[in-house]
Amino acid sequence: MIALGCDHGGYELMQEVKAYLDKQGLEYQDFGCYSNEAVDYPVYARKVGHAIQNGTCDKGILICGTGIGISITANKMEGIRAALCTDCFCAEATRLHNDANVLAMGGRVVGPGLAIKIVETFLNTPFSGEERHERRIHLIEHEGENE
Ligand SMILES: O=C[C@H](O)[C@H](O)[C@H](O)COP(=O)(O)O
Repeated sequence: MIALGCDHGGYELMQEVKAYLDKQGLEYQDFGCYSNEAVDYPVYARKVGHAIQNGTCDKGILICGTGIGISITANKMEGIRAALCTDCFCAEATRLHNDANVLAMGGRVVGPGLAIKIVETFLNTPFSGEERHERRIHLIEHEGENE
């Protein structure tokens, strides 16, 4: 289950993302916002983060105007690894290396064609599981002994 969240700056692009997920038959839960009316992106970042933290969803997609504010907020939540992506290389690398569980994009930054490719890449790339990446992911939330 994929958790979706956006603000007014990401609303239009999120409709494209939802159309893509529908076409692929992928299940999602839409935590809003639900119109172009101005809202505050941290509210939606937290809704998506909580859905992942409580196990309702295993991945999330967040979109605001730039993708920056919404990813900053999500990354303050324990266990959330949100990756702001503007290209497919980063979308693939962040799954392989960081096991990112949230994709963030900017509705005022990427067009719908590229955004859908980024979503496709993010959702279809598994975590590599390599030891060095596991170790570094662990270090994101736990201090190392040699620091
Ligand atoms: O990082 C923040 C996001 O890009 C917001 O979508 C943006 O700040 C909203 O701006 P405004 O309220 O001017 O539409």
